[in-house]
Amino acid sequence: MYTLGIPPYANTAPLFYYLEPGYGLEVRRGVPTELNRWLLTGEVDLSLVSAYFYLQHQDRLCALPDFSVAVLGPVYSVNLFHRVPWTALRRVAVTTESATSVRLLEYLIAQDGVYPEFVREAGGLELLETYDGVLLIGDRAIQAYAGLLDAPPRSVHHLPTRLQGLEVTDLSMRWFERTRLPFVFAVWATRKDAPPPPEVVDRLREARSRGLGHLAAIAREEAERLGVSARLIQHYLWNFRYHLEVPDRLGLEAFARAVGLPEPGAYWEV
Ligand SMILES: C=C(O[C@@H]1C=C(C(=O)O)C=C[C@H]1O)C(=O)O
Repeated sequence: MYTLGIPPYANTAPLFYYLEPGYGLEVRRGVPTELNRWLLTGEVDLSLVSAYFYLQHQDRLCALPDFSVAVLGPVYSVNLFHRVPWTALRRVAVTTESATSVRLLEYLIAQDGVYPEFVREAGGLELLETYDGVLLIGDRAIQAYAGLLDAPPRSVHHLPTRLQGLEVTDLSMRWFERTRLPFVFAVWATRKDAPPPPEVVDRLREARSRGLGHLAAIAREEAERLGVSARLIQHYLWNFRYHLEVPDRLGLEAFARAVGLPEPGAYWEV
């Protein structure tokens, strides 16, 4: 049996909605920090992994050449919700689900000479009762933000970053403001000693192609699951870059340099 690692987030729904397990393929779901670990221990064979984790473990991992969860500009689901200005942050709760977004926050805020205490805590906006800010990703971030909106936004240029007494900083947008590059949150990787079977990769490509061709239907289902507007989720999903194209690779290389890790070497030729 060949095991795929898949996170539970809406942003991966277009990739896996049409993936039919079976024929020797099974799926194991976990949040990125779990998938990262399982890929190294062998509990999954091919998995979406945090880009930061991949960069840290290039001695043991190799990435597929054309898979990513990347964004140029705002991502809408990697948000720092904060009660005090960015430069006044002293204690920040960070999600236990992610590796990349935590390291990205550390990097971006250090660039401004600010060095808060980061505490990994599971939870949501209630953490703002004891912290200056809270970093949320994925579905929880989308639900938290949508829950602060009084009404569906008229356009993408009507998405407030200050609401209900909070500031919301989109980390992918801040990266774009400083680099003009996409940010790669995740890639697909296997252990170097276990190349991905071409037929599995082609099934993943076919599932992605079908998913991107049915974005409205997938957005409706994910919106209902999350309890937010379908129009908001459709734009959210449309906004992702899933193919690790050259601009995304440039963004990944820039992030590697920013955090002092080796730039990605070879990708699997599959
Ligand atoms: C942008 C997102 O993508 C996710 C973020 C990841 C991370 O930060 O490690 C890993 C997988 C992605 O699906 C998100 O969940 O908001």
